[in-house]
Amino acid sequence: MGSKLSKWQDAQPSTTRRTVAKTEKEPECSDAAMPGTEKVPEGPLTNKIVEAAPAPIEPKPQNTLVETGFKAFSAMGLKPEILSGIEKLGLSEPSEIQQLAIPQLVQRKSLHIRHISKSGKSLALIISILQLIDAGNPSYQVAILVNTREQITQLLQYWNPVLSCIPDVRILGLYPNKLRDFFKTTGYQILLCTVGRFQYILQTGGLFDSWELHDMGVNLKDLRCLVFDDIEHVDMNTERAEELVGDILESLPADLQVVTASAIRVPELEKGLMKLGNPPALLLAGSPHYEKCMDQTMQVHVLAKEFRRDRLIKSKGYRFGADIDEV
Ligand SMILES: Nc1ncnc2c1ncn2[C@@H]1O[C@H](COP(=O)(O)OP(=O)(O)OP(=O)(O)O)[C@@H](O)[C@H]1O
Repeated sequence: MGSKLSKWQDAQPSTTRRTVAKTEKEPECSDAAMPGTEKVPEGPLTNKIVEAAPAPIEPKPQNTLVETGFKAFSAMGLKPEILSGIEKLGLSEPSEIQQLAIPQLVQRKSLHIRHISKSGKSLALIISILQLIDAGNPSYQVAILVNTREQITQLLQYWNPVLSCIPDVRILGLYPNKLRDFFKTTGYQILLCTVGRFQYILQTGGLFDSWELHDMGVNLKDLRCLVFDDIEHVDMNTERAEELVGDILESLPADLQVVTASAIRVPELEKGLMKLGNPPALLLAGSPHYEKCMDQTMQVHVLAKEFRRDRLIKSKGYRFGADIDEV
């Protein structure tokens, strides 16, 4: 594992971040009249709609499970403190991916969550983690891995209203200069760090059973859940995606809940995830274009039509179902 791990970079520049944006195909123009076509009379450009939008493609059964969701956060069995944290954020209803993911995450299922950027994946992860944490046990129970230090800051600031709703749950955002302290620190239940930092910790501390630094206060033996948020940004090429799965995931205990979230499809990663002892289900919300990213290797969960969202109230950047053109 060692030599491969050294290849990892801690930070990915934010400019490499891939987002899936709505694109409209520009009509091709040519001065020369093509055989069999009529010449278009010259004149002012208009905003005329040329083609009607294609009809949405409905899910095909095959390896797809159509699930019902919860139309309200309050129906999900969440702790009252978490519900008030959600209220503080000003969110009234769960998004599609939140309806799909939260109920399964709180049952400690390993999942690969794939839905477009800004669909509410990160918040689904945070809510579920807070629900699962045993606040009375002051040792690391969840590790959240991100790709850049900036993401650590963003995550801590952005979701602070929810994170601070349960004061007994403490989250350590591990910046490089705090790494030394980390080995002496106790009392945190959530570890938030970059993929590279986590690999370093594994390298220097060994895996769970032979955790040499245990006596110094670090205790990863209670780690029950490993989360990779925005996993597509780790690296998009085949080698790195396979390396990720090979180096980290395959070396972890089989009963550890492994949750990955991605805005786009990384086929190599999905193949790698299937090699795990407890392969994750693939989650997708009700995008009309979801069929594009269906694969035959994973169980696909989709949301029944009546639970999909056209719009959400008080959204700060949430991308509506109607905006989904590419996945
Ligand atoms: N249930 C909701 N209702 C309204 N807005 C929401 C809801 N959940 C999340 N949002 C908003 O949507 C935006 C994106 O949320 P989040 O970061 O969780 O999405 P994401 O899918 O993880 O995005 P990315 O793929 O870019 O990481 C945030 O601004 C958040 O406030």
